[in-house]
Amino acid sequence: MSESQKPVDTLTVEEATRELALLATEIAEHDRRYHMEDAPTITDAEYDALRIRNAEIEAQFPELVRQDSPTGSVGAPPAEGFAKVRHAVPMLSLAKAYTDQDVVDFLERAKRFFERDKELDIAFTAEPKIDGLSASLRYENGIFVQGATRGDGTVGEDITTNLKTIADIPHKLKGSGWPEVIEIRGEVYMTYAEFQALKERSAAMGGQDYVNPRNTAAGSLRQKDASVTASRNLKFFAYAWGYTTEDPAPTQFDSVQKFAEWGFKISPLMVRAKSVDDLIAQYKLIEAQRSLLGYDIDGVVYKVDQLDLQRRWGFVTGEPRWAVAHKFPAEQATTTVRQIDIQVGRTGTLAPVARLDPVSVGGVTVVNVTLHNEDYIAGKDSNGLPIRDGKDIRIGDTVIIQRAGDVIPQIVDVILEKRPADAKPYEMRHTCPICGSPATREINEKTGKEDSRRRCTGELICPAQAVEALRHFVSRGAMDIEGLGAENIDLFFNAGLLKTAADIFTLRDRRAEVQQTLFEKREAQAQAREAAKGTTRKKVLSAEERTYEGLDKLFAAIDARREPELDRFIFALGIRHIGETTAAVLAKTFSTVEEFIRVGNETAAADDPHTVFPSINGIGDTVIGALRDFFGNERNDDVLDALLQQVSPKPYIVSVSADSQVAGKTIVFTGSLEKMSRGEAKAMAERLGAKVAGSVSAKTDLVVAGPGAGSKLKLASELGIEVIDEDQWFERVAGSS
Ligand SMILES: NC(=O)c1ccc[n+]([C@@H]2O[C@H](COP(=O)([O-])OP(=O)(O)OC[C@H]3O[C@@H](n4cnc5c(N)ncnc54)[C@H](O)[C@@H]3O)[C@@H](O)[C@H]2O)c1
Ligand SMILES: [Zn+2]
Repeated sequence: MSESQKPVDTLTVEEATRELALLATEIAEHDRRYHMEDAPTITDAEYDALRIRNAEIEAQFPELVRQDSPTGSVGAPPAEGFAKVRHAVPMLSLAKAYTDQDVVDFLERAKRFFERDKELDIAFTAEPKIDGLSASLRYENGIFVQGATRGDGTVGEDITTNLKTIADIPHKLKGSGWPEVIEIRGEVYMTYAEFQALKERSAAMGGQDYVNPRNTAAGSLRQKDASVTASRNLKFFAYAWGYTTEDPAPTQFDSVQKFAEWGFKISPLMVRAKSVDDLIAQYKLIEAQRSLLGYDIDGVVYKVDQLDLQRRWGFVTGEPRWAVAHKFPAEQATTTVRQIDIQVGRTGTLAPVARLDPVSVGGVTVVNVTLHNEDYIAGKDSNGLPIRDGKDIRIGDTVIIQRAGDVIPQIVDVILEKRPADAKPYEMRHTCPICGSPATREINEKTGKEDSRRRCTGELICPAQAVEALRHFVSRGAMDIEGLGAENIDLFFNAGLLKTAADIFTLRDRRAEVQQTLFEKREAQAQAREAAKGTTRKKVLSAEERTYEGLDKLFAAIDARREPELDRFIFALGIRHIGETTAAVLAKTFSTVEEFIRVGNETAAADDPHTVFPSINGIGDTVIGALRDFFGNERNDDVLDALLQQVSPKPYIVSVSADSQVAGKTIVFTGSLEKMSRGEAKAMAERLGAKVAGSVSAKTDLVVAGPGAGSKLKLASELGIEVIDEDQWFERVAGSS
């Protein structure tokens, strides 16, 4: 890459001469790698920047333009090993537009050129610029006789046999009315799906890695062995033509429509437009669809529609004057990994993040990129086996970042040639950077595999997880504290009023602070409302007005939960893998909180937890492992102790009333219940001796349906099962619960 990035107008003649020489060599080298080896070593944006720099210096110093100037050169000469094909009409490159202003300029140029034709209303086509490689297909009397690459624009490579393996390329033209001889031109490309499949096939066989669909398409097409090409499932869009004995139609647009009649695929996104606004609107539309197309495009090409106007306007070296490629912002850029930080998610997952030298990608400045987990960073799993898309990323590495569409930025490649000599493999820490608790990789019970991500085991004490843990604690299925929703939890947490769940029960003792916090929030909201209306709020509330009426209600709601049901309490602790159902099973098994804690602690201390933990239907190693982690962490014990100073969970007493109306029945709850939570409904039914099922079947006795009940309700009526609503449910069980 050229080091000197002095503004062009400050270059001395010597500097300009030297830089032009360097750029000529450099660009030729990249052309060779890209066009002949299908293996570029820099991104397209970097390559384009070299060409732009070259053009700028040439414009400033026209007398220094070299004999071998890259300006106006196209591609690279045909590679050895292919027969050469001389194009009857050269295959050119396209002028580029990077900004809307460049498009305005293009239309201005057209207007100026055709100035004398006052009446002329010039139309243009706008069509996606497919990112593949161009090919020229010669048809004589409707039969495909020869196909070639662009090469250096004048002489290309004969790849007829390879092109014949592409399903989108007809061996014989369909329909009628085609010229006696015509060279159809278009783009050979590879879809993402095919690219991904090829990568996977290759990885499974320990084969090479493929970097991007464009270079893979090029490599697949320029094979000595056509059966390799055939296996790659390449595609082709027709959008232009070279030599022809007769124009397909008077316009670009209609000509391309003809190609479709003759059996070619054409882009469905091509339109005709007249104004800059309409062209740019189409550009935006195509850009918005970019990530959904399933193949790469890198811009939108505008072409003068009428062929007679194209001919009048003509060419400059290497490019038609009547067309321009409006490029999308580059989706790839090169930068350096400066640091790897660990972020702790709300659920305790440790997520490594690479801190980058800021770089603009896809129109956005990127400074961070997620590295997912330690296996991804190492490029292999803990058994040393290579993993899909793993990279071996090290601090100091030069990497290629990609940001396509709405997709979050990712590292697509590490440039090993640029790795610092002292770069060491990254070592993942085994403790939480926030709270210092051990961070472990769990074994997934179903797959038997180790989780790729580490998780902080300090559930209750980890500040990174605290807000989430608190929100969970007060949520409906858990402690269900009215008036203390997620919003207030966040508020109190940020104000330092809450650290752990136990603090909720001492809020009453800090009444003044709670009140002040709520007051400040209300005040801020009121001001925001005023600001939105354009007025300012001057009046400060008096002390009486500051009294937060809801406060007593809130404290009462909290106090009302000082004796929670044991299953709710266990669930509220937010222990991993312990959902409402499992919490109920544990509560039923251990009956009291003391017993639950005793068994939990012993399970954590035992060498083999199975010697301590009873065998319970529905509770496997995942839950036992989670309990061990939880009770094995001393700080969780502290939090639990503090909590039990405040609350006394009720012993879980299984008293099934066998004489209730629903005893022995199988019940399904469906729709949204308004008077009780799902967990409550289930617990109530079970207390009354009923069984609760998740889906309706012939065995179902009763369906309790709330509003919005769908397929289950339908099925129940088909099966003739009794359906009642929530009110009827309460009537029916009244007196028995
Ligand atoms: N990374 C590298 O080292 C490196 C090296 C050389 C070239 N390149 C890249 O290759 C490209 C340079 O090639 P170029 O000068 O031919 O420019 P170009 O590829 O940007 O534009 C011309 C080409 O666009 C294609 N095209 C796609 N859809 C089209 C349509 N609807 N109508 C007309 N043409 C369409 C044709 O193949 C045509 O040859 C640039 O994108 C450049 O970044 C990269
Ligand atoms: Zn932690």
